[in-house]
Amino acid sequence: MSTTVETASAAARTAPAAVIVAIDGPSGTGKSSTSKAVAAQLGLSYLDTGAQYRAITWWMLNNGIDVQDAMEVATAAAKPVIVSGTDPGAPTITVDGEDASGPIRTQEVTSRVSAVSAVPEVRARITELQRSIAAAAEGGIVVEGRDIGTTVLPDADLKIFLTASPEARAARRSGEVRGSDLAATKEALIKRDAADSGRKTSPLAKADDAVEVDTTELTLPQVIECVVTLVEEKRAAK
Ligand SMILES: Nc1ncnc2c1ncn2[C@@H]1O[C@H](COP(=O)(O)OP(=O)(O)OP(=O)(O)O)[C@@H](O)[C@H]1O
Ligand SMILES: Nc1ccn([C@@H]2O[C@H](COP(=O)(O)O)[C@@H](O)[C@H]2O)c(=O)n1
Repeated sequence: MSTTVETASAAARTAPAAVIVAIDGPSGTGKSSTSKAVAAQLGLSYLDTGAQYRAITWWMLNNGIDVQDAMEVATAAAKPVIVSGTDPGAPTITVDGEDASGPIRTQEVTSRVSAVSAVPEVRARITELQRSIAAAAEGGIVVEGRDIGTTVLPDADLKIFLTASPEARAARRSGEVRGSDLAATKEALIKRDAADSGRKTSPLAKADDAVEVDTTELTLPQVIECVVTLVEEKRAAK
């Protein structure tokens, strides 16, 4: 046997198995914070699918598309080039080569993204992109969103569905912006979840085989530890 083959098989024996993890849940449940930390700790790639829906929404708004007009949105859906960087330590997102990481977090994008993400042509395009990114992540990946376990990656090795009370989620979000109105934040969050859960095409939903973790009374480090343990168990069993 050649040295190269021996080295490759030794590496295969010691490298942890590639694992695909889907983390879904309503807004403010801790998906991004948890997914990034878990991926970084376990050496996995990370994909924020919400950022992709925000990016296409931002492009629509910048290009004069009426985002309430589903036909107009559907016709434009194939146009923007969206590229996601999957390093959990420094995730990136560009649209037509331009860094979109800041602008996609504005209130305007947040209030319009549910209308754009409900359009089937948008979902088909972004779902294809997400599957290709997951397939290219050789060491494994944590993908977070609303329909990852149900639609995008139904064969994921591990599916987690994070929840938390609306009060806890609103308090977390309000804590990010000084002087923000807690009641208004809670109302906006409930409205966005209702739109995301109520759409016809791949709504926000828990997959039947997902593990539900209620984070209301848990600190972020506790949630991360819980998910890391679940991933390690899956990896060991592969
Ligand atoms: N268990 C927790 N306890 C306290 N704060 C938390 C917890 N989990 C997350 N947070 C905080 O709540 C805020 C929202 O978290 P995060 O962005 O991870 O949620 P999300 O589910 O990805 O939200 P969205 O879907 O709206 O993007 C962040 O400020 C984060 O630090
Ligand atoms: N898999 C997903 C992920 C997100 N969306 C839509 O994007 C919005 C923004 O998501 P954030 O996680 O960045 O808050 C979300 O409200 C959904 O409308 C989706 O449809 N599917």
